Amino acid sequence: MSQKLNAALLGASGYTGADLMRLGVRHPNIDFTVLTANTHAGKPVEEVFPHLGGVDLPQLQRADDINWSELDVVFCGLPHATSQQIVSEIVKSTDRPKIVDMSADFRLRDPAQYKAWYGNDHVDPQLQDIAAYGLTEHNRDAIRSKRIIACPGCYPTATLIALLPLAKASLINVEALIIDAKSGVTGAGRGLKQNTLAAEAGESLSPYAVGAHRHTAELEQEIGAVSGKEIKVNFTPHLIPMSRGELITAHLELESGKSVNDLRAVLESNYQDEPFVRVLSEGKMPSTGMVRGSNTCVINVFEDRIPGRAIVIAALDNLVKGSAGQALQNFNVAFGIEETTGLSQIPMFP
Ligand SMILES: NC(=O)C1=CN([C@@H]2O[C@H](COP(=O)(O)OP(=O)(O)OC[C@H]3O[C@@H](n4cnc5c(N)ncnc54)[C@H](OP(=O)(O)O)[C@@H]3O)[C@@H](O)[C@H]2O)C=CC1
Ligand SMILES: CC(=O)N[C@@H](CCC(=O)OP(=O)(O)O)C(=O)O
Repeated sequence: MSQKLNAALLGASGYTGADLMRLGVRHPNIDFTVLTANTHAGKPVEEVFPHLGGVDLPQLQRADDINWSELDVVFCGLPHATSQQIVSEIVKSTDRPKIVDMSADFRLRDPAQYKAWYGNDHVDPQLQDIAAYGLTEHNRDAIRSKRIIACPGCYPTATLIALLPLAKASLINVEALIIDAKSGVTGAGRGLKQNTLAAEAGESLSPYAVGAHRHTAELEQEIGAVSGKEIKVNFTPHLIPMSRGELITAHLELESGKSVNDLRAVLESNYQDEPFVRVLSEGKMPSTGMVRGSNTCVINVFEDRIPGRAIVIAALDNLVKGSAGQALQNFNVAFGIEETTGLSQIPMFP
């Protein structure tokens, strides 16, 4: 495709919005004509994000008077609950733009599950029928055909890339999954929160939402779907004093007669042609430092000393593969654009 598509980015003054502009502004098929914000509406982007100074972008505006039918794509980096209201309005007003949503509003297919985990009734549960779960490597057909693409949460992106092939191949006991996860503070968004202040998050590693994190529902939905079982996952996230990056450690029980070599073989064969998933060679440790600023997810599989068990570790950048990068990857798939377009950055080091 050579033409530019008319794009809006809602929530452009947030962290995912910032990275979507950083990556999208050099994408040959994206023209950002509308950028929205809430408290920052009316400001030039440069005033909110000095690192985007000198880049040709429209001023931040409220989402009030947008002609949705002039747009080809709407990227959405809004808080959950806010996102569903505006997406419902867009879908009712026109059948034109595709919507690539980074919030949690269209990830859970069952409205009762949505209410149970997020606390509010979904304003338009019918929209689930036109939404695809946007884990790119595992759902391209739906991403191509559906109107709304619900990008997965950052933790589920890493966890599902690592575990879905193993669950599909019946190599692991999906009823005994233990996931330990760690994220940099940008995962919590740009709004002021006490626990992400440098004085409180710095020099401290803290678990949160223990036994109750919302991403548990996505993991149970997606791993349950490929294994045909209703499962319960043990998932514990931690906040780490760094800006971006995320790492998950999955403690696994092998199915009888299966080995770590079987796990490695399945991960390698699943991902050998994937541009953004790297299964590392034996013994190499995944780390957030290996993927910083890139759309890559790195994985490796390790023996556990305990017979019949294995450990799988995956790392990604929460603002790229965990949100804005995956959103762009999904946009490419949805519009039939070469999937790596705009996403070929090498990770930053150090
Ligand atoms: N951060 C991450 O690593 C990830 C985030 N996500 C999800 O992506 C979405 C965006 O996250 P993130 O960028 O971190 O969030 P931020 O808090 O950094 O940004 C939120 C954006 O939404 C705008 N906004 C907030 N409230 C309203 C409202 N009531 N009406 C209109 N606009 C509003 C803000 O505007 P203003 O600044 O002007 O107030 C800002 O532009 C969230 O749903 C988040 O859960 C998903 C994966 C990873
Ligand atoms: C460190 C931190 O707070 N991370 C966020 C996850 C970011 C994300 O993926 O958020 P959504 O599912 O809300 O889109 C959290 O745990 O809620």
